[in-house]
Amino acid sequence: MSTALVGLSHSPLIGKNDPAPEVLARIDAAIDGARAFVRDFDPELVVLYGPDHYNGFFYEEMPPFCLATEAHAVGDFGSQAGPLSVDTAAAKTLAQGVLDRGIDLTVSARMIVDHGFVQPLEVLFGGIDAVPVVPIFVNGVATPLGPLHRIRALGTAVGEAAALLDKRVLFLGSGGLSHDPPVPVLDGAPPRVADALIEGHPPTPEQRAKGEERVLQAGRDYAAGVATMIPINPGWDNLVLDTFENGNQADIDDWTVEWMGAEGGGSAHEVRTWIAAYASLAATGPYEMTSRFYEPVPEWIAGFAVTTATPRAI
Ligand SMILES: O=C(O)CCC(=O)/C=C/C=C(\O)C(=O)O
Ligand SMILES: [Fe+2]
Repeated sequence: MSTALVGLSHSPLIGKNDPAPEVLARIDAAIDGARAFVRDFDPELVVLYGPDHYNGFFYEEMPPFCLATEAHAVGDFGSQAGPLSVDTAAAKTLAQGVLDRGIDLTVSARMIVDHGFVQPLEVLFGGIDAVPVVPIFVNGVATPLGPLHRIRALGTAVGEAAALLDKRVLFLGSGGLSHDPPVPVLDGAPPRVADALIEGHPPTPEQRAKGEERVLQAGRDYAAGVATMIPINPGWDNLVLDTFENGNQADIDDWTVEWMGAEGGGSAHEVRTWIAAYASLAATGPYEMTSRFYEPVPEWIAGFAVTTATPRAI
C-alpha cells in the first residue's frame, strides 16, 4: 500500500469568468504540477472527498458524510455527466472498515454528485471514468454542521481502512478555501425554494440555467468590487494551509463552524473535504506537503489552493 494526497479548490466559474492571463498562467502551472504528481504516483484508487450543492443531497435526509458504492454525475455548470468509475469492491471494503472503526457512516448505492466531485476528476485525470474512485460526500454547505473532530475521525478511519487495501491510494479533497458564492440556504427560503432544498426536485433546465447565471453574475460583481459577499480571506486561507503543512491537525478540533463561516464565508466549510483527506493521509504515517499554491481569485469567488503531499521519507 502507498498513499499520496492532492487538495484542490474547485469553482463553477472556471472557464466562464477567468482572471487575467498572468493569474491563469500561475494557476495552470500549479495544476500542471499536481497532474505530474498524480501521473508519477499512478494511483490504483482515488478516495475522493467532495461536497454537494443541492444536486445529490437534500434536507429530507442530510447526512454529515456518505460513501458511495456507485455514483452518477448530474452535469451541472457544464461538467461531465454520467457514471463515475467507482471501484465498488473497494468502496464496500472501505465502508465496512470505517463502520468497524466506530464511525456511523451513511452508504449510498447510487450517489448523485455534481461539479464538486467531477471537476477534480476532469482537471487531474481528464474525465470521470479515467481512474477507479471511491466518492465520499462531506457536507460543507447545508447547516447545521457538526464538529470538525468528527470529520477528522472519518478521514482517519478511511485512511486506516485504505491502508489495508494493498493499492496505491490517492486521497483527494475538493473545494474551498474561503469563499462565499450564492448557494441557496434553507433558513428563510421562500416555500418553493425550501421544497426544492428539502425534497430534491431536480431543477428544470431553465431553473438550472438561472442558478448558474446567478453564480456567474456574482463572480462578475465580486471581481468588479460591487458584491456584498464575505470576501476571500488570504490570512485565513494561509492559516488553513499552514495547519496542514505543519501537521497540526489536532488544532482543527478547536475550529468552530461559526468561526469558519465568519472568516471564510458560507462555503468555507468545503474545507472539510481537505480535513478528511489530510486526516486519511496522516492515518497512514507522518507526511510532508510537497507543493503548495495559493492565490485569491475573485473572478472564481475562490481562495484557490492546490497542494500535494506524500508520506515522509524515513
Ligand atoms: O444557485 C444555484 O442554483 C447553484 C449554486 C451552486 O451550485 C454554487 C456552487 C459554487 C461552488 O461550488 C463553489 O464556489 O465552491
Ligand atoms: Fe463548491
